[in-house]
Amino acid sequence: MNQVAGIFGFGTLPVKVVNPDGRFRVISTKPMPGDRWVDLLVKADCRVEICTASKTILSNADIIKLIGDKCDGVIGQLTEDWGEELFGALDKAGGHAFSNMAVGYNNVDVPAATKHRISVGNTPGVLTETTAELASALTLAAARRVVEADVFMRAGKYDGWLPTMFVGNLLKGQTVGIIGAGRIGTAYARMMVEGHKMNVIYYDLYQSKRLESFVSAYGDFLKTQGEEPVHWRRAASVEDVLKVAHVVSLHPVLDKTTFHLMNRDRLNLMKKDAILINASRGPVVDEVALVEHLRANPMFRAGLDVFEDEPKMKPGLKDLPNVVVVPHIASASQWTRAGMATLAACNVAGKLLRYPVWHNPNDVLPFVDDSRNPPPACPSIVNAKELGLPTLKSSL
Ligand SMILES: NC(=O)c1ccc[n+]([C@@H]2O[C@H](COP(=O)([O-])OP(=O)(O)OC[C@H]3O[C@@H](n4cnc5c(N)ncnc54)[C@H](O)[C@@H]3O)[C@@H](O)[C@H]2O)c1
Ligand SMILES: O=C(O)[C@H](O)CO
Repeated sequence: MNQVAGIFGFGTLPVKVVNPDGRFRVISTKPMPGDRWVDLLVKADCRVEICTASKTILSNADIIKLIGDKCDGVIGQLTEDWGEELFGALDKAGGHAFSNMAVGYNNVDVPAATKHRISVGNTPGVLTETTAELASALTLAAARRVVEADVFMRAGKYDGWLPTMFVGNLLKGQTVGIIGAGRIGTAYARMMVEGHKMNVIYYDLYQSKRLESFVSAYGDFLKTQGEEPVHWRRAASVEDVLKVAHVVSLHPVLDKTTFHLMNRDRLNLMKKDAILINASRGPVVDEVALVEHLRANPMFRAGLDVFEDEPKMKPGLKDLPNVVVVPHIASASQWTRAGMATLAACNVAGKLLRYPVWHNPNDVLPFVDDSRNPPPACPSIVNAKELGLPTLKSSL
């Protein structure tokens, strides 16, 4: 890591400063994995200030203190509330670049940022497979009751094999339902199709030709092996998916159209022994309704990475044996988290250096390839059009 100047305190918040003489002052509200993101900011002539406070979630008051009187850009986290108050403070401090270290940006009021002429970056692509893998892990854990069985073993209760012990669901040949077949939904569906020969039914506002052609091609391949082919169907409604799927995995963005997308009525449409997976955002599921449903249907199972009132769980959830819960770790692989930090840094540094915006946020690998310099572009700016930012046309 480049020239660390030391640890300073802003009020009560400790801050590590790197490259103190840098021209642009950039704050990261959290330490992030890897060194590359800091090196890239230093190379862009930034003084980097990393808040090292031990409290997990910073308040707006904390962040305003960090921004201070002069700040050019901020890398923030999904736990923070980036709205008028924070963008107003950043604007007042002369800042015009912000990036979430996440692909989801439901914690960001993008129109407020645009009003203050501040760019909003996010980090798509590097977490697609990692997040889909965790959704797959939750699916297998729920289907085969892995956590219940682990707890049973550790409690010293295993006194011999029984034909009826921890009987769960076979995935092979069953149907997986995807709500939100974007990058992650499609990657997860492919894992279920290829790994477990599941059929796919999906609901999305848009057609996923990539998913459809993959399942068709894989079905054709299975036929050449003398095996039963797999099939896909694009559903006309969420309800259509819920009625037929044995596993339903949620991967949409969180917005007005997906808030409580899974409610009591829709849960009741699902098969009694179905599995519901959520690695998108907590409020996509009405968690109180889910607790009631899990309680009333002991054969129904769920796997949750995200929660409606994160970091809290709704009352009763933690006591239910038919749910697997993990603390929002779906993107938590070393490579992915370091890649997210790099993309966030490039979003901020690129804006400060007046670089154009990358042409394809689904293809960001050139930015995270350690063996070469990243392209002179901001990898993904969600309000680029509104701010009239130019696009780098070629992929270099
Ligand atoms: N748990 C985690 O750690 C984790 C990690 C990464 C992403 N996520 C969440 O996953 C989301 C999806 O990420 P992505 O990279 O696949 O994004 P994406 O934009 O590629 O996919 C989102 C999909 O949701 C669809 N969609 C939007 N509104 C819908 C609706 N009303 N009904 C059905 N589908 C709808 C979109 O058309 C799109 O295809 C992110 O926004 C984020 O909130 C969570
Ligand atoms: O949206 C995201 O990127 C996740 O929730 C954290 O990786």
